[in-house]
Amino acid sequence: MAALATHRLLIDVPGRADGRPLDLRLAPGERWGVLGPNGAGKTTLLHTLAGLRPPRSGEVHLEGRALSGWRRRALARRLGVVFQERHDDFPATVRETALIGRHPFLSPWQQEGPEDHARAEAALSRLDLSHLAERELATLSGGERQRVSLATVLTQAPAVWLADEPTNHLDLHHQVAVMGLLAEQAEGGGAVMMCLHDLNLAARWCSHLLLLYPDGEACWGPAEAMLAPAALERLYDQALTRVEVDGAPVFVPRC
Ligand SMILES: Nc1ncnc2c1ncn2[C@@H]1O[C@H](COP(=O)(O)OP(=O)(O)OP(=O)(O)O)[C@@H](O)[C@H]1O
Repeated sequence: MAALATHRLLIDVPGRADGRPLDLRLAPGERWGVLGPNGAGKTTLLHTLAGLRPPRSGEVHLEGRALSGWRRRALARRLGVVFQERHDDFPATVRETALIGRHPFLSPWQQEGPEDHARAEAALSRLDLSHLAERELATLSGGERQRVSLATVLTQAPAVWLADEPTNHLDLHHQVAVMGLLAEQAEGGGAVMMCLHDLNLAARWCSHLLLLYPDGEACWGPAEAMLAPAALERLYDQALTRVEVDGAPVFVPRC
């Protein structure tokens, strides 16, 4: 059974024609990348898949059941979202924020227990954040904040990860570390879908790709099949040179 599937899904991008309905099937173990230029609808798609935004038409199914058939808490246990930018105004430390990942597993007034704390500490350590555990979120750099978002979802440990530009603000080392973390989640039986602007991270780390065009057209499939220079040049309206490095394709913009 697919971890996440869409049936004739049309995302609702205001003022845009319907485009091609999406019939996607994300199996456990797969790492999907969503590629497209600014405004193509990547975030809208991710929010629609998470049930945070209604589709124009069609359905999203999580583990064979329509999202509308899931209770919110049950959904929050199975599906995790890494948002693109999040500026939470309420004061909280890094550790308190990571612990939010355990809230779907606790009853309304239940305190986090040792197991919840252990998961949060492990996630903070995995994201190189242990030394910042007591820091207020508002004092963090952009990349540190991004790693806290990832640590919170790692603490949640969902079966399906929806990550909107997970490498946003990250330095090179942490970009590779985060892609490794997402690959590990997939290897452990999770399904991962991530919006990416970096074609080369997508080419190196994704098993499947969905190309979203600004007019609503789309194509998807195994990554090797989707990494055709002509399709990518049309996607970004940008000339590209494809080279091979260590057997993997690398795309360089041509000026
Ligand atoms: N509430 C809204 N009202 C009007 N237009 C909207 C609204 N929300 C989104 N849009 C438009 O829908 C389009 C798709 O937005 P979306 O954020 O999904 O794009 P994206 O592919 O994630 O872009 P980016 O790469 O810049 O993050 C954009 O043109 C955006 O301006």
